[in-house]
Amino acid sequence: MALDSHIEKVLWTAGEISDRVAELAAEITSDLSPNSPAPVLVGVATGAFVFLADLVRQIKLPISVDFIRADSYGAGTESTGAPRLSLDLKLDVTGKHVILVEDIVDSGSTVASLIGHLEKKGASSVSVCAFLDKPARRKVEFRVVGSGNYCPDYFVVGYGMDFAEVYRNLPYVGVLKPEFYS
Ligand SMILES: O=P(O)(O)OC[C@H]1O[C@H](OP(=O)(O)OP(=O)(O)O)[C@H](O)[C@@H]1O
Ligand code: HPA
Ligand SMILES: [Mg+2]
Repeated sequence: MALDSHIEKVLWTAGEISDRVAELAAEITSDLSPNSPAPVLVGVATGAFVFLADLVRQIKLPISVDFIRADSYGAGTESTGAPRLSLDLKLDVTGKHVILVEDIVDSGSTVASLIGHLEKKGASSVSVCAFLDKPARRKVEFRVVGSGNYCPDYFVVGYGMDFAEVYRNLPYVGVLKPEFYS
């Protein structure tokens, strides 16, 4: 059965996503000073891989890219509340400005724990650029800076986001038909 037929509704089309990503990249570019050291954009694997790839190609100043991985959803739709760091940075971020790139901030536990981790590693500052922000589910108080879009209280898939490791390759963000959330 074709992947599209699993989707109940589309919340952001590929076109809407690409317009918003261009705006976010322009904001990041204008916030950076051309004379300061290149910031490190750290994508939170796996979910951020598509957004990170789109975002970095629209930033018009020197930057570095790295990945970190924290998992807390497994095959379900609820956070365990205790993200497990399973891949650390390759780059040394001591004294660097880090921009943590997330597909979605939901309970807030992933970014909260990663900000602490990056600060301990010596980053001079850490900001967060998330494509989606779902404040209805927030458990760890955290204000998303540079947030792409307000996400209503659905478990969404596509544009890097999965349910049980499937649907990341959808070029849009949507909600599954109920029979596929099991
Ligand atoms: O705000 P939170 O409640 O912490 O949720 C957000 C995090 O959850 C997802 O990752 P997940 O742990 O599912 O791993 P994945 O990126 O490999 O899908 C998503 O990619 C974010 O990193
Ligand atoms: O709504 C979501 N979809 C996919 N992954 C997620 N991780 C946290 N929230 C979500
Ligand atoms: Mg996930």
